[in-house]
Amino acid sequence: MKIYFPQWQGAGIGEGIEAGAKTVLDYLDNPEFIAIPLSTVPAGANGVQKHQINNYDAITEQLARFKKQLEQKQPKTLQTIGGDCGLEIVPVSYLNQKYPNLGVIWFDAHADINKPCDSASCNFHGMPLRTLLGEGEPAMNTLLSSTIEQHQIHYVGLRDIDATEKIRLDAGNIYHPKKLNIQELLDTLSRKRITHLYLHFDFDCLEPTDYDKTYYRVPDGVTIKESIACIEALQSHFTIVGSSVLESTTLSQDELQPITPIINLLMK
Ligand SMILES: NC(=[NH2+])NCCC[C@H](N)C(=O)O
Repeated sequence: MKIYFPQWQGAGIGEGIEAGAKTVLDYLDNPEFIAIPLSTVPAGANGVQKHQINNYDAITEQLARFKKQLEQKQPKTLQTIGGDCGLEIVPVSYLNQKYPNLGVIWFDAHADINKPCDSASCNFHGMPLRTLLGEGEPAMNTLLSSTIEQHQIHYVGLRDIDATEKIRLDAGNIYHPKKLNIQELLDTLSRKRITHLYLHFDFDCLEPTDYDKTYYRVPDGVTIKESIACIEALQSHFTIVGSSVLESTTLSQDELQPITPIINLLMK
């Protein structure tokens, strides 16, 4: 099943995220994408914080809609154009309940493993993995179809980590290498007997001199070439049951050009 969900409220003000999602949708030009309508609850500059999460009501309303759609349709696979990273709690928890021991590959500059009380920004897109572990805001647990275990998480391109996130990463068995080593990643997944994968792709994992039309720009990322090689290696060794492309902000098809090979690999 193909989903278009331009959620931006998880990024606080979320400037450019909804329009950026539309640019990707227009590029793919495929009527199979089903749109999840955004909440009309005021958000961003007029947003309200609850449980130390900005735009809480807007986010939970539309995520519940997304979850219901999956429960009704029971898709075997999911490809999502986002949107901010907070939306991942729905597809990842859904697929994890269908495919136990799902490997989650988190291509991202950020760890997205904050607890609401630890997050300096209070933006939910910095919290999805903590929520998926069942350690987030308890009121959001109804949005989860399952919870994941820490050993299922594998980062690629991670380099901007909050101090409290670092404590959580180091406390457990969470794969977070300083530098991408594709063979080591493949071996790690095989050793854990992981067969099915979810590929989360926030474009801010990329080296900004390769692509910088993203909500955050963090130096020293993975190159476009490296990330293509990594996705191809994962696709050839494992069964990919879900993928996402997130947080690109360009309005222009020309500017999107450098990342279209990644979009093609993950969304076609
Ligand atoms: N999905 C993202 N872009 N996450 C960025 C999170 C940045 C920071 N760690 C925060 O919690 O606010």
